[in-house]
Amino acid sequence: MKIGCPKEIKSQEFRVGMTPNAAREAVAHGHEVLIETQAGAGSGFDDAAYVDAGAEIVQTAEEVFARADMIVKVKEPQAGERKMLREGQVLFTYLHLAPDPEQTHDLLASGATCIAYETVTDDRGGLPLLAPMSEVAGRLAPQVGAWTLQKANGGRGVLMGGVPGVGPARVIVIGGGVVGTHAARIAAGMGADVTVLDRSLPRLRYLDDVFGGQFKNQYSTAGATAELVAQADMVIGAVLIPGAAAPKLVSRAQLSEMKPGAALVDVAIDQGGCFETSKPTTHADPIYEVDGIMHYCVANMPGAVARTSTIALGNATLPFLLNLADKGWKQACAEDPHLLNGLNVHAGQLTYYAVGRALGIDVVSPSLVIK
Ligand SMILES: NC(=O)C1=CN([C@@H]2O[C@H](COP(=O)(O)OP(=O)(O)OC[C@H]3O[C@@H](n4cnc5c(N)ncnc54)[C@H](O)[C@@H]3O)[C@@H](O)[C@H]2O)C=CC1
Ligand SMILES: CC(=O)C(=O)O
Ligand SMILES: [Mg+2]
Repeated sequence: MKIGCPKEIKSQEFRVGMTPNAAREAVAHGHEVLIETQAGAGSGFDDAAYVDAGAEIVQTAEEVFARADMIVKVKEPQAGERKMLREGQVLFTYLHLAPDPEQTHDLLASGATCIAYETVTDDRGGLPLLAPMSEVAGRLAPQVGAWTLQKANGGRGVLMGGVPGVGPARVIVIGGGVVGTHAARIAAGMGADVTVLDRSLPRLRYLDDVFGGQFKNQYSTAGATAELVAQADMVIGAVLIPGAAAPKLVSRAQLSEMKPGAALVDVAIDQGGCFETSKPTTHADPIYEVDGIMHYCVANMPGAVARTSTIALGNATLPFLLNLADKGWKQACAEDPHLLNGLNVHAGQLTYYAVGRALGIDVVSPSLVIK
């Protein structure tokens, strides 16, 4: 199979879909790998490293899309990239379709087969291709939140760990999954006073067992959330209902109850965001203010630490990528129900129920399209 990897074109996105090590393994499996020139540069991988791995460097994204049977990326295809997809081609990348009707309609119109990293599952109930970027975004969240809290950035002027004689920042993390746990660990490590909210009692039991000495946890109800958010210096949004639009857990009215200059970091923004006042921002212009509360809502946070993120993502995607290339998407999905859970779009049909519900589009069962 010909595997194509274009350079990412989303604003300030420096990750790349394949590392030279991934290219080397794909070539060893008998595949041809086409890498757009400079695709890896933002992650510290030059063209020569890909050539050394046996890949071919091509000069334009157009050529990558025209020649490849499967496109491997990081971010959801941008409008110009969507126009280059075609029937029979496989797209393997993050999609986040539930909050994005425009992209969904373009992918349906393209006729391509689109497998979303973020809905591939594993047999422990996890999301193995979302997890590495959730680990990165979770660890980044207190760091960017601390920056947002600085006075010059419009924040409250509170130091995470306080100092002797002055108490620490109060950090509330809503959602105690991968993002939330990593965010809470780092925030606690910075000396903040941290509470994690989650709807899952088994998850709260796990957090209590493992991290009970480092941060507190509480069951997530609207009442508990309102009370804690009103006392917070920083709120990190880290909820997920897989594939679906994020539930709105903090309303605009609640902002007036908060401390002026408090920071909201909405990591769940790629699924539409869990604060009513969230809207996606970019690394170039990451924060904005609503009713005196500072919002950070960058939808591709891991792009800020592209080298770490590219390698971490590549480690997770490689076995799935090889499986898709070796067997073809249909057989690979038929043999692996977890990969089949990644199938969101095939030949003009939507195949993921939570996206269909969010966008009011009819869904065809993925098990029918692999027959
Ligand atoms: N902005 C960015 O750059 C990035 C964003 N993300 C996003 O971060 C979000 C979280 O991802 P993960 O931590 O990997 O998901 P996860 O599935 O590991 O954790 C989500 C947690 O939210 C909890 N939850 C669901 N509804 C809740 C509610 N009403 N109140 C409290 N908790 C609730 C679940 O029980 C679960 O523990 C996703 O939307 C993901 O796409 C992930 C990586 C990068
Ligand atoms: C998960 C995701 O959307 C990202 O890493 O950008
Ligand atoms: Mg994202």
